Amino acid sequence: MALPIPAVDLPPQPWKGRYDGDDAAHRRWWQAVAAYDGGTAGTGAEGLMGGAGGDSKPAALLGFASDEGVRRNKGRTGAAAAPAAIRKALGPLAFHLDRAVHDAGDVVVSGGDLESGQERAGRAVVALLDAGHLTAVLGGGHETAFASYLGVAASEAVRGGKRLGILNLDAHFDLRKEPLATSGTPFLQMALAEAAAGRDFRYAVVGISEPNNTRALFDTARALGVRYLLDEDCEADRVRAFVAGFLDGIDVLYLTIDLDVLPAGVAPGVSAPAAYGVPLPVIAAVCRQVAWSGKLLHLDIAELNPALDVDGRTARVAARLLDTLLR
Ligand SMILES: N=CN[C@@H](CCC(=O)O)C(=O)O
Ligand SMILES: [Mn+2]
Ligand SMILES: [Mn+2]
Repeated sequence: MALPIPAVDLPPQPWKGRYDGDDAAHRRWWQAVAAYDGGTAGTGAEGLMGGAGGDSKPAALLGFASDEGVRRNKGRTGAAAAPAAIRKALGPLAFHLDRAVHDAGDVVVSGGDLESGQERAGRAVVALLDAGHLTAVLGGGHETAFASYLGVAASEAVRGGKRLGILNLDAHFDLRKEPLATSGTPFLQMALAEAAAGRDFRYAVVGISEPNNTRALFDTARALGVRYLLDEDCEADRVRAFVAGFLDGIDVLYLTIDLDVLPAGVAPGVSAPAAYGVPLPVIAAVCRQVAWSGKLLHLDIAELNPALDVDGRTARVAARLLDTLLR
C-alpha cells in the first residue's frame, strides 16, 4: 500500500471486526475506515447516516508507535503497541458517525530516536489538518502530546492567529524539567515553544492526583498559569463548568487524553495507574462537550500499554472515547 504522507513509516494495515452486512445499517468501524489516499478532504458525510456532531469534516487517524518517552521517564514500556490495540478494539464497534474516517498509518519511533519521530508525526498531522481533517493521533506514551503539538502549532489555524487551547485529561501535569524529552515533559516543551512563538500558553488539566505530582510540578504549573482540577474535585457539574470556562477563552482546541486519568479498575493497562481517578462517565461527558463545542481541532489518546491491560479493558475504553469524540 502507498504511503501518501512521506513522514509515515508504516502504511495503514487491514482493519478487522464482525461482519453483519455491507449496508450502512450494518456497518462497523472496520468497514467504514478507509486508507488515507493523500487527497484533500471533502465533507466526508456523503452516504453516511448517524448522529449529528459539531461538524462533518472527515477524520484522519495516525498511529504514534512510541514508548521511548516512557522508557526515559522510568515508566513501564509497552505503549508502542497501543495504536494496533486501539484499532483492534475500534474495528468491531458499530459505526454511527456522520463523517468519513481515514487511516493514515503509523509513525514508528525506533532506535531511541524520539525527537525525529515526534518531528515526523508533527509533519503528518499538519499535512492532514491543512488538508481539512479532524486529526486523531493514537499514542504512544504521553510523549505523543509533543508530536501532536508540533503539528497543531504548524497548522494554518494556529499560524493564522487562532487562539490555541490545550486540554489534558490526566492524573499528571507532565511539566517535568528534564535534559531530554520524555513522557513527563511534553507540556513544558509546549510552554517553551509557545513563548518562543510569542503566544500565550493556554493549558488546562482535568484529573490531577495531588499525591502523584510533586510540589515542584505544582509550582511550575502555577508559574505557567496552568488551570487544573484535582481528581477529588471532578464532580460532573464542576468539570463541565471548568471545561466551558476554558473553551470560552480559546478558538481552537487540542484535546489530549492520558488514559491514567481514569480509575485503575477501568483503565489498568497504563504505565502509571491512578488509585483514585476520574470516573469514566465524567471523562465521556468532557468528550461530548468538546466534540459539540465546534472548537476541536485535534485530539490524541495516550499511555495505553496493551501488555499491562486486562482483557483489553483499557483499549476498549480508548476506542469508546474515540468513537464519542469523532461523533
Ligand atoms: N507521563 C507521565 N508520567 C508520570 C509518571 C508518574 C509515575 O510514574 O508515578 C510523570 O512523569 O509524572
Ligand atoms: Mn498521566
Ligand atoms: Mn500524561
